[in-house]
Amino acid sequence: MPKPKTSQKQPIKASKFTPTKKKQIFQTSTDPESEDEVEEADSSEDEVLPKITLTERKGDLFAAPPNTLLVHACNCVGSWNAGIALAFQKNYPQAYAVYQAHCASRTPNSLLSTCLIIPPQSGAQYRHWIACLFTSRKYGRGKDSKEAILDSTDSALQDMLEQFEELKKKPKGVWMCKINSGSFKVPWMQTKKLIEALTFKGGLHIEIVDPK
Ligand SMILES: Nc1ncnc2c1ncn2[C@@H]1O[C@H](COP(=O)(O)OP(=O)(O)OC[C@H]2O[C@H](OP(=O)(O)O)[C@H](O)[C@@H]2O)[C@@H](O)[C@H]1O
Repeated sequence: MPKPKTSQKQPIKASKFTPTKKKQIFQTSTDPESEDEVEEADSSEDEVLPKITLTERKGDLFAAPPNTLLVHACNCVGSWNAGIALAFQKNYPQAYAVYQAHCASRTPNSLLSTCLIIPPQSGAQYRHWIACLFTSRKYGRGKDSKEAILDSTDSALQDMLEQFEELKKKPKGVWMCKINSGSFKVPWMQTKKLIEALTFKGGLHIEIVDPK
């Protein structure tokens, strides 16, 4: 027997109910029944949101199951020409075209600290989502300082999580390489610490996969 509805209250628009919130307010549930509960929980200033959890293991990022979101760090000039980015270019040519077009239509400054989520492309060899975190304006010698890269990574990850929340059809899991730790030369432990400080409503697990 379906449970009779007991609540008489009308749904309250989030904009009215939660005027100022930090970015770390994410919800993974797509269950419409849970919307009232979510809005009530949002109203609490003291609400403790679950931290993002990470596990690290040796492996190949591209061995992720279909519909996984693969996360990597990118420059803002439209180039995936070295490191794991080059492997992304080879494995996902259609996604590379999307990334290039995105970069070509924006300035590096406007891209920095944001994230581009590319859904699986039709006809592609691998059915993966790709998250491009714009963590440095340029690459090589022109890359940003370590401090600037960490700062941009923090904002780009928050942007990724906001977009993740908005997706109607979500990726099945999230895998990430040790972003920034190769060409961008930021010690992995510093990026890791930053990711572990992020929260996501409903919780989120990220699997860190590295070949070494
Ligand atoms: N199959 C695989 N599975 C899992 N992990 C894998 C892997 N293959 C390599 N890795 C690891 O992936 C991490 C990141 O190392 P990367 O150097 O690639 O990236 P990054 O985030 O420091 O920097 C980004 C900029 O590097 C490039 O440009 P440039 O070089 O500057 O021209 C780009 O275009 C960007 O702009 C390191 O831990 C590698 O061991």
